[in-house]
Amino acid sequence: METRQKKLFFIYNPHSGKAQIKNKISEIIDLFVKNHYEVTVHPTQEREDALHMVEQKSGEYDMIVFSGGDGTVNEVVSGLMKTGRRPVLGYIPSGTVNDFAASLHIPRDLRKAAHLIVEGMPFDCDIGGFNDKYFSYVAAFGIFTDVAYQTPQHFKNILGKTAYVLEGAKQLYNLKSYHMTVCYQDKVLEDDFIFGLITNSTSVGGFKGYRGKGVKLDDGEFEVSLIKAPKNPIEMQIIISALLQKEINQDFITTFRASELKIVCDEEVSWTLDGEFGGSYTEVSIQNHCRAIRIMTDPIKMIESLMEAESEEG
Ligand SMILES: Nc1ncnc2c1ncn2[C@@H]1O[C@H](COP(=O)(O)OP(=O)(O)OP(=O)(O)O)[C@@H](O)[C@H]1O
Repeated sequence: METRQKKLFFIYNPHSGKAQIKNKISEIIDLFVKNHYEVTVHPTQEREDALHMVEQKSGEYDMIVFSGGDGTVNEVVSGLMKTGRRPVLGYIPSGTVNDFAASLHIPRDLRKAAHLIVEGMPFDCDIGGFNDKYFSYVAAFGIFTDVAYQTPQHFKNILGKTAYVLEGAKQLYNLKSYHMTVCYQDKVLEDDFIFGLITNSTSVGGFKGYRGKGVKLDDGEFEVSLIKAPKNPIEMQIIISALLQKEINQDFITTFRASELKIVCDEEVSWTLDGEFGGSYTEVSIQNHCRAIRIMTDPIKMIESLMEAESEEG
């Protein structure tokens, strides 16, 4: 009996990163065909093309392989989240940042990443819902996030870099803060914050001594860090030192885990989602869609990082 050939949709951003993917397309398609896939290829034509293509076409395919940077990841994941049928994903990172790939141990080498798609194992990954949008690994507001989506930075050191930005801003009379009410579980926090980070990523810097530092990508929870507004230069210095040493100072830095949270502010706050501008809002509802997508990863590396996370949690 003849078995149906599996259908693979390959979508890539030809401009992402240094556009190296263009030189490897033929080799990558050949690999998929040799592994018995019928391949349809689509180079993205404009912003949000990946989002709409995935939303419209995902029902027709057994696998969606995509290549690009974190912006393309966000579009593919957002398109997929809007559909009922979600085929397994394969990712070939070709952007300048690729934090999502780092969290999932997907190699930066294009050829190795393509091999992982046909030889790896699917992993069920959490996805963040943010009002009517989605994020794959980070939503952030406040000081530094404006810089983050203008200049590619590795989020791994985001808290350390925030410290340097604060150091630079120390002399400024007015450090922008937001008066916010943050609701999660049965708790309500009301305070002035200068920075907030909601992550689903092992690639974002954690704090030493933060119980449950080990981050899992499929536990249905986000890691939330909020930095309060300093009232004077001494408080500013305490925050900078805490960030540089990655030690939590409970008076100024709040960290917790949550599967859902709501943040209300008396003015519009600009957010970044996966390192790109995500819009400005007075109210945001954020929820964790546990294990919402399946993506091909390296099973051994995923088990190693799970064990590491569990031993850190002790
Ligand atoms: N043909 C195209 N023309 C213009 N913009 C495009 C095109 N295809 C994709 N884009 C947009 O380019 C943006 C950036 O893409 P992507 O994240 O893939 O690459 P990058 O910016 O090089 O990588 P990184 O986000 O890791 O820095 C995305 O928002 C995407 O929608």
